[in-house]
Amino acid sequence: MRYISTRGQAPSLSFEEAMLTGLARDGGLYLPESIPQMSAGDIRALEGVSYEEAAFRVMRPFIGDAFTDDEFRAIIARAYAGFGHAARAPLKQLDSGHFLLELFHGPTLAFKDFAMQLIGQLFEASLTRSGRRVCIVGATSGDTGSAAIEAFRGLDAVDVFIFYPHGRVSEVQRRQMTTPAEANVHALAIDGHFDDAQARVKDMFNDFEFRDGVRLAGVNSINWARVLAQVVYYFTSAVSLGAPDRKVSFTVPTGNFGDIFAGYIAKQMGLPIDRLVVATNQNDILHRCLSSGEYRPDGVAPTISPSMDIQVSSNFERALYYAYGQDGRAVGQVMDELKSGGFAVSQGALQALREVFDSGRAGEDETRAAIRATWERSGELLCPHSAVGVHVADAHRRPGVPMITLATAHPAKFPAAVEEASDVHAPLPERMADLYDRAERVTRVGNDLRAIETLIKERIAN
Ligand SMILES: Cc1ncc(COP(=O)(O)O)c(C=O)c1O
Ligand SMILES: N[C@@H](CCOP(=O)(O)O)C(=O)O
Repeated sequence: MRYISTRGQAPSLSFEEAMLTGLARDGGLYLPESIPQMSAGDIRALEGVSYEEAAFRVMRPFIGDAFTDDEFRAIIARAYAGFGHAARAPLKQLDSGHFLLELFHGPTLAFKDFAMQLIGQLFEASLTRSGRRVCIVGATSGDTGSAAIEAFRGLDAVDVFIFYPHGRVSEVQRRQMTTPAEANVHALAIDGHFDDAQARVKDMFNDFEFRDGVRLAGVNSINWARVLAQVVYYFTSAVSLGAPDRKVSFTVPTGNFGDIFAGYIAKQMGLPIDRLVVATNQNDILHRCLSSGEYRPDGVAPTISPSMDIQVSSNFERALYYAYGQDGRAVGQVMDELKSGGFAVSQGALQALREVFDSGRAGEDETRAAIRATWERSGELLCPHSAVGVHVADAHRRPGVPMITLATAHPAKFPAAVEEASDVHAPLPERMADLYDRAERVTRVGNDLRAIETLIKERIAN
C-alpha cells in the first residue's frame, strides 16, 4: 500500500513513512492510493468480535508490511488496554432510532485517544526499530494536545511540542497539557486561535531546513494514521445495529474534519452508511460551504464547544481531493486561493460532496438546550461538542435509518458549560481527581514562526 499527496506533487510513501512524515512536502495530506474494500461477509464477521480484533481487521490492509500481524495485534492491544470501558466505544440508545457512540472512555476522556494511543504505540515500535528520534509538533484546540501528551510523555525517542490557543481551551484541557512533568513534554500557549496554531505547524513543515534539521513529525489529523484509527468505530457501531444488512447514518461534531472523514473512508470501504452529517457550532464554515459552495473563513468566535472553534478545516482538503475526482492540481489551486481569502467549490465537486454529506449548525443556546433536553430525556450528560451533534442529528433523521451521533468528549472536560446548561456537575474520574492541585508548566509564545522555531531548536538541543 502506497500513500499519495492530495496535491499530487510529493513522492509516494509507505504507511510507516507517511505516518512519520506528517504533512507531504507539497503541502498536501497523505491518502492511500486506493481504498481497501470490505465485503458484506467481512463486515458481518465483525459481529461479536472484540474492539481490538475489529481494529486489526479494518486497519490491516492499510498497513502494508510495516508490521507483522503479531506485532500489529500487540500494538493494538497495548493501545486500548488503558480504556475505561470493556467495549472501548459503547453505543447507548437515546430514543428509538437515535444512538450515542461514547468515544470518551480513553485516558484523556476524548475521542482523540482512539487514534493517539495507537499512534503512540506505532511510533514507539517504529522508532525503537530504526533508532531514530523525532520532534513532534501539534496544534490543538484542547483535545488533540492532551491526548498527544498522554500518548508520548516520557518516550525517549520523542520530544512533543503542543501549541494551544492561549485562553481558549477549558481549564481541564489546559491542565491535562500543562501538568505532566516529563521533560520531553512542552506545552506552549500561543497568542491567537486554533487556526493560527495550525497554520504555524504547517509552516514548520513547509520550512524544509527546519523540518529536516529537527526531524519533524506530526500527530494532528494531518497524519493519516490518525484518520485510519478512527475508521474502526464506524464499523463496530454500525455492525452492532445490523450492518451490513441495515444502513445507518452518523452525525459527527466537526471542526478539523478528521473524524467525519474517517466515516467517509469507512463508507468507501463498503460500510453501508446512508448519510454522514457534519455538525458544526457557530463557527460554521463547513455547514456554509456545503450549503452554498463558498469556503471563506471569517474569524473564529469562542464558544462553549471550544475544540470545534475552527475555520480552516484541515481534512476538508482530503474530502475535496475525492470530490474533485482525485485531481491534485485542482486541490492545490483551491488551497492557494484559500491563502488569499477563500474559494468557491466547483459545481461538480459540490454535488459529489452533497451525495455523501449533510450538514447543520448549533448556536450556543441550541447547544445548551440539547445538553439539558438529553439529560432530562435519557439521563445522558453530554459535553457541549456532543450536544452540537445531537442537536443537528435530530434535524437529519430519516425513517427506518438509525442515527448514530458521536459523543466526542466526556462532560467533565467542560464542567462549567455543562453545569450551566443542565444544573448537573460532571465530576472527573477518580484517577484525575487531583488535576486541579498539580503544578502547571507552560510557555507563552507569540504567533511568530521564527520565534517558535528558535524555541524548539533550543529546547531539543538541551
Ligand atoms: C471534543 C471534540 N469534538 C469534536 C471535534 C471535532 O473533530 P474533528 O476536528 O476531527 O472534526 C474535536 C476536535 O477535533 C473535539 O475535540
Ligand atoms: N479539535 C482538535 C483540533 C485539532 O484537530 P486534529 O484532529 O487535526 O488534531 C483538538 O482538540 O485539538
